Amino acid sequence: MTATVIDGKAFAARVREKVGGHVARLKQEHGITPGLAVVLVGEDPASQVYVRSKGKMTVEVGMSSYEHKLDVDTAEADLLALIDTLNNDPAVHGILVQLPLPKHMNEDLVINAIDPAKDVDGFHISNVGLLGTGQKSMVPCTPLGCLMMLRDHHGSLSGMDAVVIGRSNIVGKPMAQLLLGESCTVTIAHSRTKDLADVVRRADIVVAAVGRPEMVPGDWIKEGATVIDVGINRIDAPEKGEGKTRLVGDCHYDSCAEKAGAITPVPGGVGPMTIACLLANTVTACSRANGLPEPEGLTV
Ligand SMILES: NC(=O)C1=CN([C@@H]2O[C@H](COP(=O)(O)OP(=O)(O)OC[C@H]3O[C@@H](n4cnc5c(N)ncnc54)[C@H](OP(=O)(O)O)[C@@H]3O)[C@@H](O)[C@H]2O)C=CC1
Ligand SMILES: Nc1nc(=O)c2c([nH]1)NC[C@@H]1CN(c3ccc(C(=O)N[C@@H](CCC(=O)O)C(=O)O)cc3)C=[N+]21
Repeated sequence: MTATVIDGKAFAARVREKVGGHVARLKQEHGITPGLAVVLVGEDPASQVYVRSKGKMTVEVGMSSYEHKLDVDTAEADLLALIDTLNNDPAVHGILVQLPLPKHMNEDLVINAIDPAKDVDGFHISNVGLLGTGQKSMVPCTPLGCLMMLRDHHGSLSGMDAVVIGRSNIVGKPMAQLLLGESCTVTIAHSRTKDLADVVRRADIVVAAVGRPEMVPGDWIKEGATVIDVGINRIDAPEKGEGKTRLVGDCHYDSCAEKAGAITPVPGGVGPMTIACLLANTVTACSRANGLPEPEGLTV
């Protein structure tokens, strides 16, 4: 079987179009402009690129973008003070603190300082608890994007065997919660999993979120399974010239595409959907904050 390629880039463009429509309505009918604040501590080049593209897309859909770049040596107390200011700023409906933070900061403390209603990443413990108990919450952007693509491709996921490789708080665990909510039979695999190949071979849906370039070979994929590759790994690409690099996922694309029924590419798969879902969450947060009906089709 040759897999259908799930075009995350095109899907994300459609999500952003929907978001833009809701933003226009909020402005015209209610005089409200949704605002997203992104906080970056330090100067990691990859994070800077990511923050810039988020800012650009935020403005493109008609929202206000507030970027806060703090020095890598910033004291934790100063970051907490900024979060407090953003929590109390009525023009800001969403707050994202780019992770990872420098070593001298306590990530849990910082994330839990964000007003849960403005926590568009869905990482605050109260949002994690709401998601885990099936209550309305802010859903983490990357798993939300993955679920949107899965639902679009399959319709119902009920009864499917899903394997999530990776158990991080930002991707693996919330992804597993969402799939459980869709009535999949969910297995979460991680670095201590025995016989990962056998575990993955059972899966109708494989979500790989590991951070190891091309670690999942096609040989592990059940014929016709759907492969969602969350991994974003930059590797050397001497074939493109000296010092050049390229992005690859956690799955070996060519061999997995031969076995899978559907697959997301890297780049152009989950990544663009993550940013689109961040914008979607910001509109959702803005609507909720103003007691307005939630935009349809932008959350689960
Ligand atoms: N597309 C997007 O929008 C996003 C992409 N990413 C990408 O997704 C990937 C994962 O990110 P993140 O969840 O933050 O990463 P983490 O490093 O936080 O988690 C990685 C997980 O993979 C598991 N793991 C490590 N090695 C193995 C192995 N050999 N076999 C099985 N499991 C293993 C770890 O297990 P253990 O817990 O036992 O250590 C851990 O649970 C990265 O490539 C990242 O860049 C991340 C966020 C958004
Ligand atoms: N608080 C927080 N929330 C996050 O959601 C968060 C974070 N911190 N820290 C870093 C990771 C990583 N992440 C990506 C999102 C989109 C792309 C993306 O759009 N990638 C493009 C390629 C971009 C390129 O070419 O470099 C693609 O896959 O097509 C990548 C990575 C969000 N993260």
